Amino acid sequence: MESLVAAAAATVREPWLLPCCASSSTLLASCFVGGAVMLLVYFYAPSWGLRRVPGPPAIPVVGHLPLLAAHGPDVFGVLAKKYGPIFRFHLGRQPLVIVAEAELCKEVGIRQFKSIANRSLPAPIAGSPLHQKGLFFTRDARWSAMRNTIISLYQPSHLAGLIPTMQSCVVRAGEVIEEAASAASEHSNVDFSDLSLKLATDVIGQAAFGVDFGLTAAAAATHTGADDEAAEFIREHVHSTTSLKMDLSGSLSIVLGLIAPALQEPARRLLSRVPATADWRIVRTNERLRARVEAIVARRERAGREARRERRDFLSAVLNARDGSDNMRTLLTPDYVGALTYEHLLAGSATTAFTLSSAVYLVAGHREVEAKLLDEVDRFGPLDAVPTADDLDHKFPYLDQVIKEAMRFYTVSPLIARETSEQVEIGGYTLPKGTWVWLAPGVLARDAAQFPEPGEFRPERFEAGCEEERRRHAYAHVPFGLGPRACPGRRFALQEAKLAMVHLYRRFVFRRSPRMESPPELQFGMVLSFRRGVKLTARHRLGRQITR
Ligand code: HEM
Repeated sequence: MESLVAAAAATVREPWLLPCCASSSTLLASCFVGGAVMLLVYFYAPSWGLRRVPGPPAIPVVGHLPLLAAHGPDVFGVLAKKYGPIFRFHLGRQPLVIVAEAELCKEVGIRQFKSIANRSLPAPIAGSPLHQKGLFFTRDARWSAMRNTIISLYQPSHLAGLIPTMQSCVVRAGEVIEEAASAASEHSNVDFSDLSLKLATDVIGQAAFGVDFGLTAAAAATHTGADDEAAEFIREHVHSTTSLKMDLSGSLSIVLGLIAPALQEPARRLLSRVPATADWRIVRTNERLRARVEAIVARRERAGREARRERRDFLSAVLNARDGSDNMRTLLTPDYVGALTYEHLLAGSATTAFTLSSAVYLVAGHREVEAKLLDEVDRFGPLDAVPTADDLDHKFPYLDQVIKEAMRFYTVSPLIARETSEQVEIGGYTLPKGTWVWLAPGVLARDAAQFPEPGEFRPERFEAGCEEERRRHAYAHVPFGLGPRACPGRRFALQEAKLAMVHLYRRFVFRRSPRMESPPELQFGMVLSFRRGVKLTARHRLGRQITR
């Protein structure tokens, strides 16, 4: 056997060395065995260094992808119960080390940050430069230089100035609900997750690009809505984002990337030339999207520094920062500026929309929570007084608890990807350089030791200083991640969700529509979403009409 393997290996390495007298059947057998050995080595090499980390047996080639496709991210909670807080999960050929305990997450995200500072690059992102050049996937020195440059744009003083922009989008979303609430009961249904996504996308359009996408306006039919270019941009963005699939339902090159990464790029190049394949569509869409973003950047560059100073959007601010020094100009080339700006749509719209719609869905099913929330928003003041950023921080403590609990109940990013840049020790296991270490905030959120009766929606568990809060580990609730790589958009998202909920609950209450399944079915792409949307009915609160 050993000599066969050696012969096969030699055949593959240096076929001309074979004795010319070898019979063709020996040659065939050698090639076959050599091929099989090489395949085995290819598929098992990444797991070898992690063989001591416990985990369920993996199916050759696809690993545990079928489990993920069948059960979604709930599977990680089940596996954590069986294998402990650190276990192996095979995303096709690629093994992940899942970390599902608060103290260990702190170890990975904070204490050993220097050795685990980057994110692993999942197959769906591998073919798109636009996705790779944002903050999320850049690495090492480039990441820290970019993050240090843009972090001031996420600071409270900058965000406070975005309140009028956010509020104008919220008011338009309110008009859509107003129409539903005024309609005969059979028409009072609102697809709330769809509306939340339009709202969050419009907010990002203004805050990141300084462009009104007009999606909520079109839904309210009060304005002409998005112009053709903006509408096309959003369509391309939605197509590009929904093609990013982590299970086996993506394009052929993405599926190959999951099971045999070496084949992904050649397959993508080949299939991108074959019209009507999923890869052809994705490559074309991503190319168009990239060109569109770069055109927006170029237009804003041409507008000049003075014109940009007048604007509050992220793109203008980044271009102004870039003009400050030669180093910045080298760092922030137009492709990186475009990717950083586009990243807002990717990282900040579906996540914020999901958070808003899950909070309203959960409140709609819990009258005692709704009563406390209405009491708090009513005490704020006259109906059309708009809260400032400071008001949102200090005058709505119960709303704060509701949002935290909604984010625990439905964790929009149940997994957070990281990768080791050198050998590390985590939880008693040695993890070699290049290991994909993924944190599992979705599992932490359902840990009964940290959140008693985790299946109950109970915002009071987040009341400042309460017994449960005091006993809880400081990193048990990390929906925005942790450490230097934590989400910079946290305040942005919370400001928007709170502003929307204050506006809506001062005017309406919501009930779960009988047209919606219960419990709601979730699906997992890059983040969690409601498979069939959140359907609610809206009712005016007594004597209160919307003010425009
Ligand atoms: C409810 C809404 C949101 C949730 C739940 C969320 C969650 C997350 C999580 C879990 C991470 C990874 C953190 C880590 O690795 O420790 C992250 C990263 C990131 N988020 Fe958010 N996010 C939200 C909204 C936003 C918004 C509105 C923006 C932009 C305006 C944004 C921009 C980013 C960026 C740029 C990163 C990458 C940071 C880096 O690698 O340095 N996110 N987010």
